[in-house]
This record gives sequence, C-alpha cells and structure tokens, in this order.
Amino acid sequence: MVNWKNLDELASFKALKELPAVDLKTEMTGEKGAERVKAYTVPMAEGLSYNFAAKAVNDDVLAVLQKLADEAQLEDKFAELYNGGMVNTGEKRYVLHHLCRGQLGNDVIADGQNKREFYVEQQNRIAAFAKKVYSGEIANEKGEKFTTVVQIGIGGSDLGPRAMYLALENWAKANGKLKMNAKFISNVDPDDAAAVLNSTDVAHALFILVSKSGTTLETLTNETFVKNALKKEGLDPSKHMIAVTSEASPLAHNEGYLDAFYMDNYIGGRYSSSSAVGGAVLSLAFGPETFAEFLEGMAAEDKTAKETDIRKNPAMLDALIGVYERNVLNYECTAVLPYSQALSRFPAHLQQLDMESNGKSVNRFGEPMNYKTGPILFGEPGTNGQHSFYQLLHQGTNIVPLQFVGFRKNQCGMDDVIEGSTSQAKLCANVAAQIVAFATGKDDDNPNKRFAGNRPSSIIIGDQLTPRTLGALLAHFENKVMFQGFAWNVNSFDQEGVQLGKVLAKKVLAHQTDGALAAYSDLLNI
Ligand SMILES: O=P(O)(O)OC[C@H]1O[C@](O)(CO)[C@@H](O)[C@@H]1O
Repeated sequence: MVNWKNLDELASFKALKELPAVDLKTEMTGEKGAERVKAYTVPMAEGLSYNFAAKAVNDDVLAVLQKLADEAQLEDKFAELYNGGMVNTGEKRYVLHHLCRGQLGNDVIADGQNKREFYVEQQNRIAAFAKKVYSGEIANEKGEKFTTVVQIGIGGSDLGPRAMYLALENWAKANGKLKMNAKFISNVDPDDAAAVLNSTDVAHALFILVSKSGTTLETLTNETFVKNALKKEGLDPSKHMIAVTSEASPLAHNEGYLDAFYMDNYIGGRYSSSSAVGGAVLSLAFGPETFAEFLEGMAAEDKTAKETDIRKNPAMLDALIGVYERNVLNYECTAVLPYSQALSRFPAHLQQLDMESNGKSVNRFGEPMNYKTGPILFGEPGTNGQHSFYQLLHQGTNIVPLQFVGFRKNQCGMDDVIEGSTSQAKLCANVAAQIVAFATGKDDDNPNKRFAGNRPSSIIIGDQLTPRTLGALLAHFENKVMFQGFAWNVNSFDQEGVQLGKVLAKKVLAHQTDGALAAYSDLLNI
C-alpha cells in the first residue's frame, strides 16, 4: 500500500533543505565542468539523453533526492496508477493514458472493458478509417478524395495534437509521409475559424470534432460555425465530419457524423495525445504507421519511468530536481526552450500539461499545504527566444530554471554552409553557448555587462526529431509532471481551477449578472 504524505512530512525533504547550496559556476568551470557534462547524463529511450550537468546539484544532493524518491514511494505510486488504482481521487477516476501506448502492469478492467484492448480497438478503427480516406472509399459527396483534415477542439483537445502535428509536419514532407495537411480551430474568437475556413478548400476537407465531454462551449460553437460554412457552400456537414469523444458524451453515437472514435474519462485532456484525440488527426495526416511509431517512442520512454534508481529514470530525476528548485531554492518559474522550430507549440502544450496538472493549493485530500507546488511555465523555440526574453533570464532579478531541447540533425535535410558553418551548426552552437553562459556567467568591470551566472539548466539531446523521439520526449514530460504531483501530494489529474470562468461566462451570455460582472458586460457590449 502506498502512503500519500505531504512533502514536508518527509525526513528526506528536511535533509534536502539542510544541504549546502551548490555553486554551479564553480562546478561548470574548466575541466571540472567538462567532466560533469560527461558524467551527469541519463539515457532516455530512442537515443535521447537527459543531461543535467548544468543543474545546481552534486552527488550529495542526488543522494538525498534518491532518498526522497524512495520515501515518497514515487515508483510505487506510478505502479498504483498503471495497475488501475483510483489515483484521480478528486473525480474518482482511474488514470490510464499510459495504456494507450503499452502495457506497463496488470490488465485494467473498467466499465466492463479491458481498457488496453479498448484503446487499441480505437486505434485500429482509426487506422482502417484513414486507409479508406486515402483510397477514396470514404470521400466527399461528389466522390472526390479529402485532402485536408481540420481539427476542432480546445485545451487538451487541441494543444497536444497541434503541437505534435507541427513537430512532425516537415519530417513527414521530407520523408514522403504527409498524407493530408492538418489545420486546427480552437479559439471561440470567430476570426480563428474564419481564417482557417477562408484558407481551406472546404469541399475537400474532413473536420474532426474533438471533445471528451461533448459540452465545451467553444468547441460546440466552432462546430456550428463550421457546419454553417459548409451549408453555405451547399455541402452536407454530416458527410464532412467525424467525432472524437467519450462514449458518455452527447456527441457519441450520433448520426450527424461520418464516424466516431472514442476515448474515456480515464484519460485527461492534457494527457490525451496518445489516445484517439491525437490518434485521429495524426493518423490521417501522417498515416497510422507513423502514429504507431510515435506511440512506440512513448511506450519505450514509459518503461524508463519504472526504474527506482533516479540515475536510470530521467523523468523522475528531472521531476526531483524540479522539486529541489521549487521548494528548496525557491524558484518560481521554469522555461522550456526547444532549439527546434518544429517544436514551436511544444511549450504551449507543456504549459497546460504542467500548470493544469500541478497548479494546486490543496493536497489530494483537499487540505492546504505549507509549500509551493507547480511552477509557472513558459517557453519559445531558440534561437528566437534569445532575441526576446533571454535578457531577463541572463540578468534579471529572478532565476528561472531552464529546460533546453536540441537535436544534432534537422528534419528537412536542407541546409547550407554559410560563412563556414551550416545553419544547424549555428543552432546547436547557440544552445551549447547558452547553457554555459547561464551557468558560469561573465565578470566585467561594467556592472551592466556583468553576468552573475549560477542559472541552472538541463538539456534533452537527440539525433533528430522523428515520430519515435517526439513520443519519447512527450512521455518524458508527462511522467515528469506525474512524479512531481506525487512528490507534492496533489492530484495532478483534475482541473477544477478552469471551471469557474466557464460558469461565469455562461451567466454573462444569459444576462444573469450584477455588480462588477454586469459592469464588464456593459463595457464589452455583450
Ligand atoms: O475535450 P473537452 O471536454 O472539450 O475539454 C477541453 C479542455 O477543457 C479543459 O477542461 C480546460 O478548459 C481541459 O482540461 C480539456 O482538455
């Protein structure tokens, strides 16, 4: 049996707070720094590695973090989760997203179903559907092939699939795997849907309505918006739209769609990229085989998350270093900085993954805690970010721990030697330079040009961003967030914090307001 305890009840946490701070600047200077870069690295799946040489930790800190992992029973809690424990206590739900991409433990039977079999069945149904779309067996009313797929959804029903699509679009083009272009409509701002519709040949577009609940205001509004646009073109919306939803939702088993594919309440929106939510759009866009490779990358990384030794478990180590930074070093934020343009929406996805999961003030029993939980997360691809917010990261008054991601090779294979180096070499040179500049700083007589250093970072390095490495990368962050939630003793799988605003918006639209809400309604002309 696992013991759900608050972080500050653990002896190892008290020991962690008593350790002397590590001077990263000294550790990362000269030969000592070179040795650290070689030693402080953990292999991940699919040839990736997690390098934490530029984090403010040493062997003493790592030893106590291992004790913390053991005392907090992080591995046992993960086992409880994947063996079908009711870990989402707030909503009294299982947490089963790992089953979409593999079998880490026992069969989980719920709702009278073997859940792994159910998720695989949906993948197979999507694969069969995609093949019929490519062959033209499923086509528009004139019998012409669909060429574009447009996903309608928001939050977890948008960010992950969109980020994954963008991450692989260029790889797919370069490798002859792009079957259909994909576009996304999420915001209830009518200009979002209008812009997509205006740039899409709707007669040859297949729309995927994605909503687990089937009740999300923005998504249902955008669905009607799209249906109206289709009708204006003389097209029958039911011949242009499929649904991805849960079987309990009002969208399920509905004649208004060409077909429907299912996930369930045991997969949180932000963890749903490996379910039918990501599966439909990614299988249609890149082919089911490519989606299967993405899932294999996730499954391979999930296996590393079963290790009890933190030096063999990159997600757990990353999580614990994050706890050390948040609760001992008292850093408020973290930035995700992929040196890969293809990962342009990856930080936005991680923002939801991390902040919706661990942005909590009460523990899993509803009791307030005496320590900080999830950090504020933001990020942008490098090198663009370097010309934007890195000034604050280098010389600002906040220390922001950084998570770099970098690849040795680009995706498109198109590159030139310009002034002695390729663009890819310039990209990689920048990330290496940034890590060392943040860690070691630079002295100068002019205080304005002085860099204090001691700004910690880690990097995940791979050869190339492919379906497999992308899967491994995503699973790493999903599991990292999960382990941090276990350490903070919060329920990372509900999101009550996003409900209040939704309820009040409905009141405004129904004109049931008074006080400040009525005044703002007037100001906005509602
Ligand atoms: O898939 P649905 O039910 O439309 O929900 C969309 C999203 O809304 C949220 O509840 C947040 O607003 C997310 O957790 C979820 O991913």
